[in-house]
Amino acid sequence: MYVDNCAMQLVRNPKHFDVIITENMFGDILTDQAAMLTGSIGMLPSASIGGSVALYEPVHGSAPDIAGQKKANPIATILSAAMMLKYSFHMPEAADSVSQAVSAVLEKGYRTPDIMEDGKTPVNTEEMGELIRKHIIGES
Ligand SMILES: NC(=O)C1=CN([C@@H]2O[C@H](COP(=O)(O)OP(=O)(O)OC[C@H]3O[C@@H](n4cnc5c(N)ncnc54)[C@H](O)[C@@H]3O)[C@@H](O)[C@H]2O)C=CC1
Ligand SMILES: CC(C)CC(=O)C(=O)O
Repeated sequence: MYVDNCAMQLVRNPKHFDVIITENMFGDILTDQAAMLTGSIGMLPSASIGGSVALYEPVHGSAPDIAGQKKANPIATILSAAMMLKYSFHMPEAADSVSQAVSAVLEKGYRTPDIMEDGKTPVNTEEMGELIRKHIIGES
């Protein structure tokens, strides 16, 4: 499939896709587009795995437009660490506890600005991280 058609089909019928194999530049563009289909690029972890070395990072960049405003969603970074625990350190239970903490905090209605909806509780970057940390260590 050509990338222009892929960009259109991603919006028209995202469930048509499971794995997309592509080269670097088109993949970079399509992942940002796909991120918004899920709600926010601040929610998406990533892993680059191959050979003996793996790299785990959020899909997003340094978000300079919101630097210092405590608006950045830390969940993509936290879930990247969960992937590292699972795939590099072979600690699936630790990985699950991180992922479950993220789900639990979201289920309780806490939201950073990028995923805020009516009726939910707004929190900043630090507060979201702290809520997740407390859930992991059983303090909430
Ligand atoms: N994986 C990587 O290493 C990446 C690095 N970059 C680098 O980051 C810098 C900024 O690039 P941009 O094009 O601005 O992309 P970016 O991903 O940093 O930001 C794009 C948009 O998404 C928002 N955003 C990003 N992360 C967010 C988060 N955690 N919570 C809420 N909103 C978030 C930003 O506020 C901005 O509006 C550049 O130096 C670029 O090269 C960009 C993308 C990926
Ligand atoms: C320098 C950029 C191409 C980085 C980027 O957008 C990415 O890694 O997703």
